[in-house]
Amino acid sequence: MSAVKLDGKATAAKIKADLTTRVAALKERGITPGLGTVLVGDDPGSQIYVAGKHRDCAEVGIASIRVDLPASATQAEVEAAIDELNASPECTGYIVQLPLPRHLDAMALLERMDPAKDADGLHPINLGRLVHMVDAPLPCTPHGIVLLLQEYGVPIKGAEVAVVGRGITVGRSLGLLLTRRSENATVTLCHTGTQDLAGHVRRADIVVAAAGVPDLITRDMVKPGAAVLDVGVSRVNGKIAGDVALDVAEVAGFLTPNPGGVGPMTRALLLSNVVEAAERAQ
Ligand SMILES: Nc1nc(=O)c2c([nH]1)NC[C@@H]1CN(c3ccc(C(=O)N[C@@H](CCC(=O)O)C(=O)O)cc3)C=[N+]21
Repeated sequence: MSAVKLDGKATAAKIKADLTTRVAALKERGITPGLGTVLVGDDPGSQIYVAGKHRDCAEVGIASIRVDLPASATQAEVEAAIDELNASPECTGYIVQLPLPRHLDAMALLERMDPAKDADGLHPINLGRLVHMVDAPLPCTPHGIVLLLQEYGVPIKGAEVAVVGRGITVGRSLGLLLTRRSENATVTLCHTGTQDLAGHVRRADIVVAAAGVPDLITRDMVKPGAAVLDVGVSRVNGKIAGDVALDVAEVAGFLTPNPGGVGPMTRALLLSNVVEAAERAQ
């Protein structure tokens, strides 16, 4: 048996086609959505991601504003960049690329952002809205995962989901998203303190691996026919290594390629948050 490919690249292309139309409609009304990025330091991985986001913007007609600061930037300097984007009418949404250098207080910076311009959906106000289950920009990776499952008709309602990893950007937020009434999944949030990871994963109809540990999810842990989504982006010898071992494809019913799975969906949903913010603001 070989798993159906959950093609994030193709699904992201569809989302981007829809966004291109909406951006054109906004422009006719004199509104140009603009994504800002704040990048601190010169981590090569982060440079690549940020460059990719600006390329995506160009593809759908979104303007982009790039703020690059040295690794030595002070808290006050990053705050000044945030204040400027909050005030800039050209910037309808922006992100502060994570992780930030350790000497910076990331939480204080996130809180300083205008929640209405939060393209990542990671502002504490917007995460709080997600907890309260009221409308807010959604975290991009979790939202992308839900749309990818829906695109391939993988049932979410009533499904047992094992989310592996409790990080804010993926695991914890995805747990909140999937347990809303509209999704109605049952979520087990696994983490480094989980006693029997294999036992939890084995029961799952949907497995989301977002731990950042290469090959954490092995073939013997996956229920035959389950949908498996690989969020891992570790680098091993310069190549991207996912959290899911390759031979999981032999037992899973659905599987994301990596690259080409969750990553492109994350980027498409970032653009979507920028366009929605611009639509709300008009
Ligand atoms: N504030 C903030 N928001 C983020 O969304 C954010 C962040 N910080 N910090 C870093 C992580 C990582 N991340 C990725 C997004 C897309 C791909 C992606 O599209 N990857 C391609 C492969 C790209 C390659 O080959 O390097 C793929 O999966 O097909 C990867 C990684 C967003 N992040």
